[in-house]
Amino acid sequence: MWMSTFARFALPSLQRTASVAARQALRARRHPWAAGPPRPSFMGPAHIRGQQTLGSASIPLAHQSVRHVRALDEERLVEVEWEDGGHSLYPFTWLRDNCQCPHCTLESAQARLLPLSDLDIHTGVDVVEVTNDNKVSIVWPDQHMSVFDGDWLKKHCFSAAARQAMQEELFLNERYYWDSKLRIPTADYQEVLHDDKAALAWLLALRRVGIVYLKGAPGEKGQVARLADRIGYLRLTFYGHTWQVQDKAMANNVAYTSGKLSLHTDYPALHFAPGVQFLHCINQAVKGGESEVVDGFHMAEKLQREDPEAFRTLSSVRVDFTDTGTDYCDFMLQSKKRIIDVDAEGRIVRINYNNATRDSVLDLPLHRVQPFYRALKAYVNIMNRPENVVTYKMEPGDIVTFDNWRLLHGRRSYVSRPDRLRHLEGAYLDWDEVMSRLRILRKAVHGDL
Ligand SMILES: C[N+](C)(C)CCCC(=O)O
Ligand SMILES: O=C(O)CCC(=O)C(=O)O
Ligand SMILES: [Fe+2]
Ligand SMILES: [Zn+2]
Repeated sequence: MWMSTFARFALPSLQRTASVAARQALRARRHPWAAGPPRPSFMGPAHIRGQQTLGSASIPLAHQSVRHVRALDEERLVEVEWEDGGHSLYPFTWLRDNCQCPHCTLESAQARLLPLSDLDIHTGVDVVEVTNDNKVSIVWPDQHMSVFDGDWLKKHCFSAAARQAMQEELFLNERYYWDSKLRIPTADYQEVLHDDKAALAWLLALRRVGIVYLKGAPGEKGQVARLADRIGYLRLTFYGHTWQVQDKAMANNVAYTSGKLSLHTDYPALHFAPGVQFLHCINQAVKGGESEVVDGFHMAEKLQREDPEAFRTLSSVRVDFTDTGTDYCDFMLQSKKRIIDVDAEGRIVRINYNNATRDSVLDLPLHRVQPFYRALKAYVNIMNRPENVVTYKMEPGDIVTFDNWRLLHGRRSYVSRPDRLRHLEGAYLDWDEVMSRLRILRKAVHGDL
């Protein structure tokens, strides 16, 4: 049942082969899985909006033969003409740098041997020709020979469209933005552990939607660690390899009380905050303890539209965060983070915000203090609107997995009863490890993508 759910979060195969123009037309409409009749394994009505700004879906897989090849000596480019009449251009320097021969590449590691000191960045080309097995061979002026596979060249084409497609294939940066109407993608815990297709669908949805719910886990500790093993390894922090969210005496963190947790990302006190979070419900409170989540990227985009001044402030001011205590060992953390972190192109890449660990140290000149509070309030007001928040109550055996760089999560206060202690076990992972597993699974399930 859940597999069909995930098919909607994994890119539809038609997008993989569609032309750029067709893909743009597709994106202009709503994603096919965001509309239509209710699907059982989602919660709430269907409505998910895709971010319109990101690039194409994937590299066209169609095999293409090399029809003709020539060296453009003036421009120092090799031009490949493909069977369908299309052309690709490759700089001499790049081709020499990426020679695949055993002298230049350690095949067993897929790593470059050729040192930059041996690379002549002004090299010419003596001979370039197509071999009969769809390869391009080049003889360099020093008589070194390189042979490049046609499919490999096609993938490495320098056109804007091909580069964008390659970046999307490698990093899956396309995101589907959502609000309260999201039906959280849901999968079976055991299937994710034992079936590669299920695991791939899980990680694809985690990447694109930012949250996936797993059901059917045993009601005892150790499950978040098993899930982390499925990927690679978990991220150790001062709160331990895994950590127990319970109402504790002398709590070293507000999470370890029965109080309300307003929407936050975990661990902004670390400069490199954990990318992914797992929370496994072992015991739930009878009263209270519901979970809330919002799409922090989507909310930041809304802020940018509604209040550009506030967005500018939150994406430029570096805020101090602090965390002091003892757990795995003693700690005294300080960090400075932008609450809305954007990259050089202005794209939102991370949200860093936990009001509990925001420092009383506010490193701003007096006249910038009030504007900062105004901006933060504007962002928090947007994320707290009922139309933006998804609420659910975890039951024993449920695991929520989410993008801690993107989502903000919270918890309603609960009534603590000594005979039925609310207990969640949590763990962190990082995106590099999750993406590594995702690429491996994609290769195993779909072949060389
Ligand atoms: C849940 N816990 C205690 C491991 C971390 C809470 C997040 C934070 O303090 O930023
Ligand atoms: O108790 C919960 O439901 C969430 C706990 C939480 O957000 C945390 O431990 O950081
Ligand atoms: Fe948290
Ligand atoms: Zn070589």
